[in-house]
Amino acid sequence: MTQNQISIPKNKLWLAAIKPPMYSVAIMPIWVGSAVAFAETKILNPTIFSIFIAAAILILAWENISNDVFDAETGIDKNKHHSLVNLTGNKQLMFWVGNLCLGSGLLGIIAIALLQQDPTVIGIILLCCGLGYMYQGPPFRLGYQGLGEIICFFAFGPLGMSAAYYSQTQTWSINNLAVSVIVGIVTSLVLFCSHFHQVKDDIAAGKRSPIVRLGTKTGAKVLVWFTASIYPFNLLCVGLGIFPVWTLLSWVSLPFAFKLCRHVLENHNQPDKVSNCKFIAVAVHFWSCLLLGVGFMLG
Ligand SMILES: C/C(=C\COP(=O)(O)OP(=O)(O)O)CCC[C@H](C)CCC[C@H](C)CCCC(C)C
Ligand SMILES: O=C(O)C1=CC(=O)c2ccccc2C1=O
Repeated sequence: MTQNQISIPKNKLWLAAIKPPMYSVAIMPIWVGSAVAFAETKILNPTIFSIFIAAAILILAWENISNDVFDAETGIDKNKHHSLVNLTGNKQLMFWVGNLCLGSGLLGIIAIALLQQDPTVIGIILLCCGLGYMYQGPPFRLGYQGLGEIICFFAFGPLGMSAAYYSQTQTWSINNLAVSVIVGIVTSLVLFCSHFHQVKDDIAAGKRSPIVRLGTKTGAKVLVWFTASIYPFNLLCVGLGIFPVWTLLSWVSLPFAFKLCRHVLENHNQPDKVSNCKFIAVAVHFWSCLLLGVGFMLG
């Protein structure tokens, strides 16, 4: 056991390993996609909505558990005391717990397909899971090439939200795709922020994350541009009549966006200080997506 592990209580390490706040990332595409469907059809199936939320949480749990399993194989997590594999010392067990989560999540998706008598949602979610596997699993490990944010954008944006919209309406919507650009960007921002404090470990393990590629200073500037982009895009869509005016409620997340950008611009090259920026990004994601959905519900 290292010095660091002795100083951090086990329960804190377990909380950091399970990362409860991160699960809002799974919930929001379903919430916003279903809200857009409600805005357009005035119908919301609460059973399908609830099953989809539970399934998305289970699928994201698989993604995170298997991330620790696959990262244990490359050695990139050797200093990550809150890795589930390091905490339990049992990689095989974690592999199967992850698969159990995936299986249970997919059962939920199958239940939705049976309720709809239509397999489309299964196809889209299998595609998302395939992308999730390619992000971290052998032989692909696309996250190690810096492609995680692109995968994240499509899985939680256009694909995840189309699946949510389709699960309510059994059809597609261009407006929903426009909204998915915002959800996709804010979700990718969370992943982008998670790399700032890990540059040293990532380089040592051969992972070329976007922050390793760009450097922390340019990375901080890129973060500001992408964070800032969602607000004028929202305004533009309201101006064009694509989004209801109530979706401007999403601008309430602006103070978190300012906090995130200021914090990263000031601390981008100080791992200890910047390490919490991922959770500020989760707050931006949570409030912007929650209120976007509320805006569609009211609109
Ligand atoms: C596990 C993820 C990020 C952590 O990556 P990293 O190795 O850098 O982290 P640590 O430093 O903590 O080890 C998440 C990655 C997300 C991935 C790009 C896309 C996942 C797709 C999901 C499976 C799709 C779920 C869709 C939902 C709507 C049902
Ligand atoms: O642990 C993490 O860093 C992340 C976990 C996770 O599930 C997720 C999902 C979507 C975007 C980013 C992230 C993470 O950064």
